[in-house]
Amino acid sequence: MSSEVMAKRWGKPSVFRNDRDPMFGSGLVMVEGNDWVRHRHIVAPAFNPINLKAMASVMSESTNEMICGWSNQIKMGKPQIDVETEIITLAGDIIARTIFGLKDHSARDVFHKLRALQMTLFNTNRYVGVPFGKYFKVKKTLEAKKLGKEIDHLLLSIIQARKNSPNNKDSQSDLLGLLLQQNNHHGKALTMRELLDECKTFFFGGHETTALSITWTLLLLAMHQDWQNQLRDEIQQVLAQHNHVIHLAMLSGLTKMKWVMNEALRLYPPSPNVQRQARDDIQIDGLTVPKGTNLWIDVVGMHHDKELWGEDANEFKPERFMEDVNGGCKHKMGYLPFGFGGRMCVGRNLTFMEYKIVLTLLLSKFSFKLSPSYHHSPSIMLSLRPTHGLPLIVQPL
Ligand code: HEM
Repeated sequence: MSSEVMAKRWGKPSVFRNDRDPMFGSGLVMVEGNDWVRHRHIVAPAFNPINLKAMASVMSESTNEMICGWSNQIKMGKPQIDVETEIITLAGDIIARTIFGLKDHSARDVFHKLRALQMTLFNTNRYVGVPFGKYFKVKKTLEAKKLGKEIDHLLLSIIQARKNSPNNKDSQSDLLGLLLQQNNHHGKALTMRELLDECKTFFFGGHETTALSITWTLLLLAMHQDWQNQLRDEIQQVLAQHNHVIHLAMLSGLTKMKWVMNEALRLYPPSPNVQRQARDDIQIDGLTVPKGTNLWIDVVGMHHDKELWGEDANEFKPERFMEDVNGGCKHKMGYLPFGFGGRMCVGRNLTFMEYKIVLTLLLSKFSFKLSPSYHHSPSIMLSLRPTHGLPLIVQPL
């Protein structure tokens, strides 16, 4: 079945589209039908591993800057680090640099405003989908609109500057450059507004989820020193085979790290649910899902279901992924950290690369232990995150 037909059968619930408009606008996550097909054709090639290759050095540079900061802090006798905050800031820097190619921290302003927008939109009990619900929380709704406009303004000036200097030699090696290039060759190019919304979607979708996958992994490794050591050994071996240079071929040799990543994404999926809306009456196993029905797929629940995973469903066992990319799950749709079908996450190659680079550098420098002040309380604020951060005791090797 063509992607065009598939896109028509299942869509994204409109109730979220309205609610999340200040954050994603008409970006790929939200668009529908033939518009989605057009956006996806333009956006997807930018995330091809060959195109992402050039971003490895940016990721290593930003991570090394963070490592320097941690080393200084440890030298001053403060080995406890709130790893969640640090990794989210790092991922924000990395995504700003991979989208816009910016070498400095000038996109941090966008980053801070996006975080504020997220707090405004998801930190309170709201009335999503309730008719006139936005009038019950007028102050929050207006605040979100204002922040959305400020972010648009900042992004617009960055994109305009890039459009006006297309010969910039770095412009082919960042996401915006690749997007503009692809857009120029497409019969139905994205408008300025749509380009802006794509950047906003990459910015938000691209930093928080990746950061959380690394954060939850560090928690799991701090609790499972055996796996921390196994990964460190693997990193040393693979780096030695590649003259201690981090590049795509080197990263693909990190097999155990891939199992650990899959297992962390199973236990703590940063996107804890996936939504769909039936565009037509759809038949599934003799059951009719009426047109307009919203489906809310509880990914966290599915990933912990003992009927699908066995009695050890709640245990950290990366070896489940040794021989099966689905981790031995009894149902082929039971493991969905990146969603499914044509709308599956477009940025997952970028995440794989960033995850492996950051962990390679961190595990080569430090060991991690859980701090006694850590309080385990995962909560959902659009993403699945540790409510009280992740304080770890970090020691140089
Ligand atoms: C651990 C990291 C990530 C996780 C867990 C994740 C998860 C997801 C999920 C669950 C979806 C919805 C899929 C569906 O509805 O079936 C999605 C879609 C999407 N993600 Fe990601 N994502 C990650 C990283 C990224 C990155 C790095 C980017 C971009 C820089 C990105 C951009 C997008 C976009 C644009 C879509 C919409 C795709 C479409 O509707 O066609 N994501 N992601």
